[in-house]
Amino acid sequence: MEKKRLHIAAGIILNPEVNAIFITQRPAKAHKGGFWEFAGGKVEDGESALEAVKRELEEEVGITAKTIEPFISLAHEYPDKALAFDFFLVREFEGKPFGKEGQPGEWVAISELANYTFPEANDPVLDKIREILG
Ligand SMILES: Nc1nc2c([nH]c(=O)n2[C@@H]2O[C@H](COP(=O)(O)OP(=O)(O)OP(=O)(O)O)[C@@H](O)[C@H]2O)c(=O)[nH]1
Ligand SMILES: [Mg+2]
Repeated sequence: MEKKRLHIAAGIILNPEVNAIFITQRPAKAHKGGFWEFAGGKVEDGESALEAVKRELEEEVGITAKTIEPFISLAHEYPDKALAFDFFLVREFEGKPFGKEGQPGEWVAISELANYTFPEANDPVLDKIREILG
């Protein structure tokens, strides 16, 4: 069977001090359930990655992103799907992020990120966060 190929856009939500990131936990039954993630999801037809991440941030964590910049793009093959990711840094936003779909969400210090388990696709993202912001 052909693997599903999906384009995903996700946001790395920074606090004003630039020393913590708001992350959420994926629902138990979802793909990579129980893992922590950067809020985001599939880029829909006719949408840019930037438009998608803004929409997903509203839907999943209830914030309106104001200052966003591209951070890292990468491809990752899971056994069941091939994903192309665009991760963005979200430096300024309106609202207070929370798990709007009922999922746990937390502000985590960059120095504490290693204590949270992310899907393996996120390894290069976490490395770059520590390198540039840590
Ligand atoms: N939002 C987000 N997704 C991630 C991250 N890392 C990672 O591997 N993913 C994967 O990217 C895919 C897209 O996430 P999504 O939020 O659209 O997933 P979903 O459960 O709604 O989609 P599905 O119904 O097709 O499983 C998922 O397979 C998820 O496991 C991340 O940091 N943020
Ligand atoms: Mg999602």
